[in-house]
Amino acid sequence: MSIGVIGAGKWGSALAFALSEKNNVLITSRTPRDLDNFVTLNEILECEYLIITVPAQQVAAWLEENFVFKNQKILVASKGIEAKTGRFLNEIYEKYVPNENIAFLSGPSFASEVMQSLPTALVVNSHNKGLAEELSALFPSFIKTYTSDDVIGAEVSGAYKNVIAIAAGICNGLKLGNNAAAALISRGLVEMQRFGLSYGAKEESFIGLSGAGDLFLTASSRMSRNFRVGLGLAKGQTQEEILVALGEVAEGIGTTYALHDISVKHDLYLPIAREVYLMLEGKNPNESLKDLLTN
Ligand SMILES: NC(=O)C1=CN([C@@H]2O[C@H](COP(=O)(O)OP(=O)(O)OC[C@H]3O[C@@H](n4cnc5c(N)ncnc54)[C@H](OP(=O)(O)O)[C@@H]3O)[C@@H](O)[C@H]2O)C=CC1
Ligand SMILES: O=C(CO)COP(=O)(O)O
Repeated sequence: MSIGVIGAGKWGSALAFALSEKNNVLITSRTPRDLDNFVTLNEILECEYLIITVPAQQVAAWLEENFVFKNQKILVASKGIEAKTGRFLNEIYEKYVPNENIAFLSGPSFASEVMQSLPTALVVNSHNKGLAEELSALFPSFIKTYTSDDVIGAEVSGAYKNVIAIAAGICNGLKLGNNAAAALISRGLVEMQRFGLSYGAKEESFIGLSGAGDLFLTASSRMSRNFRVGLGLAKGQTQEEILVALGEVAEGIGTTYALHDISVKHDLYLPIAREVYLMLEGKNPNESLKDLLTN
């Protein structure tokens, strides 16, 4: 069984490590790495299974320039909504991969904990039930897998929780307390569920691993890059300063811009996403959190 992982950043490396317990795993990335199983993209494209971790804001260009469909079975492990167009990942991929060959990974999963083989639970989401089951069987024993056909619910959850995590990081950085954080996170869950339902997502995805599970993880820990973006904003740092210090992807930023455009276009009420957008554009975080948390 050959699995090819695309993207040797934090998540691609952790998934390659985890999947190698039961399978032969190869990996490739834009920037070459000195790893025994590192191969060229052409070799990866010959694998039966592909795990793709290219970030949401870059993946459309990456697919256009690099991807060749050879009937591979694909698991998309990135989380985010494209800022330029407001497209979900499944909409970006549909031009390149038929529905029956693609699945989307969701659930609470810090790469660094997967790298230590700590117990983790994930959901494989696909319109093709057989594919979801086949892909979930590839995971090692320390990762408990579930399957679902709610692709849009998984996508909205995985993308939106990063935006709420930025807000939670700001709340923490401003030392507004545990009550405020719980209020923000639970209102965030309601907001992302309302948004998802308007796209046809299933309610159950938001109270399960993909929604509440990933939101609670990301919005309550400094291990989250998006939470740390919030800490930086609370300190008055600019987006550029925060991203340089982070040195890794924080999908919540692009997703916030996507949600802002979608909410304007479709006249949607997304209060937390709106305040995160305004803070990224320079609004004082104290003012934003006051507007969100007080009468
Ligand atoms: N880290 C985590 O705990 C989790 C991350 N995710 C999601 O996985 C995705 C990747 O995150 P993560 O690996 O952590 O991020 P990192 O910042 O660690 O790595 C980014 C990865 O994206 C690649 N990349 C960046 N820009 C391009 C581009 N223009 N073309 C091709 N490849 C590019 C990088 O390649 P290179 O380094 O070779 O240049 C690298 O492999 C994100 O959507 C994230 O939300 C999901 C669950 C958990
Ligand atoms: O998606 C994640 C955990 O499930 C990772 O979150 P961050 O990108 O905020 O670190």
